[in-house]
Amino acid sequence: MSSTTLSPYKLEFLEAAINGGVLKFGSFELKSKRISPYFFNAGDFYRADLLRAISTAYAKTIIEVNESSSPVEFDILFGPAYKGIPLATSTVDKLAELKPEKYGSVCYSFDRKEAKDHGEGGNIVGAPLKGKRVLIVDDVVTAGTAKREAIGKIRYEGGIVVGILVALDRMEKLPAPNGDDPKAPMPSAIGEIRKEYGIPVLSILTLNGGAVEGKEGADCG
Ligand SMILES: O=P(O)(O)OC[C@H]1O[C@H](OP(=O)(O)OP(=O)(O)O)[C@H](O)[C@@H]1O
Ligand SMILES: O=C(O)c1cc(=O)[nH]c(=O)[nH]1
Repeated sequence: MSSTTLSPYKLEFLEAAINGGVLKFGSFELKSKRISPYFFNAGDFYRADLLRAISTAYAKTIIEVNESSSPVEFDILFGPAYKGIPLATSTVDKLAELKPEKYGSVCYSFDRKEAKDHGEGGNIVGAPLKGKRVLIVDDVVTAGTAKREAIGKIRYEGGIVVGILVALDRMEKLPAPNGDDPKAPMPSAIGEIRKEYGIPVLSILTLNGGAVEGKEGADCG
């Protein structure tokens, strides 16, 4: 990825991810069991300035897409538990700040990993999804399991999934059926979601490797 071609807000987001230790380089085991030379831990956007950098980048990406010839109009941003939750909620706030006339009344919603059996109950927190256009906001796609689960939950509640926005497109391929041969001609994980559900899958950044130094997590205070 060449940083010289990035728009300023994407560059700021990339710098925050690297300087905040969110994007790390080394050897990491992914959910798919694949070993990756980098890892994007959205849980590390825990400091105010870092959270603001990512919510701004999501919000500006959404605004850009919705001013293009292929808009993705939505009523609710949905953040899959757990790491998607602060991403969706902070992005709704940022959208309302940047474009109050268009986004002042968009809503957020997220799921519980385990249904609650007392109080208000259920496994969705936030705006009711029934009949609403829902854009999923999350960190990355590896094999696509988390996004498929989120789509299932949203549809079960009667919501209409109109798209997915991730922070980083890792450009992952689906795991090969007989062990993980990186040279096996497997289809793209994001491409399969696009095809299967007929929805756009967008990203702030596309990362296909690169020699960038990572850092440890951010200091608070
Ligand atoms: O495309 P996949 O194969 O699903 O892998 C990627 C997802 O896995 C992780 O979330 P996880 O489901 O572990 O939940 P978390 O937010 O609680 O970490 C990660 O945050 C991604 O969203
Ligand atoms: O595949 C994963 O588990 C994964 C990859 C990544 O970059 N970030 C993350 O939180 N999970």
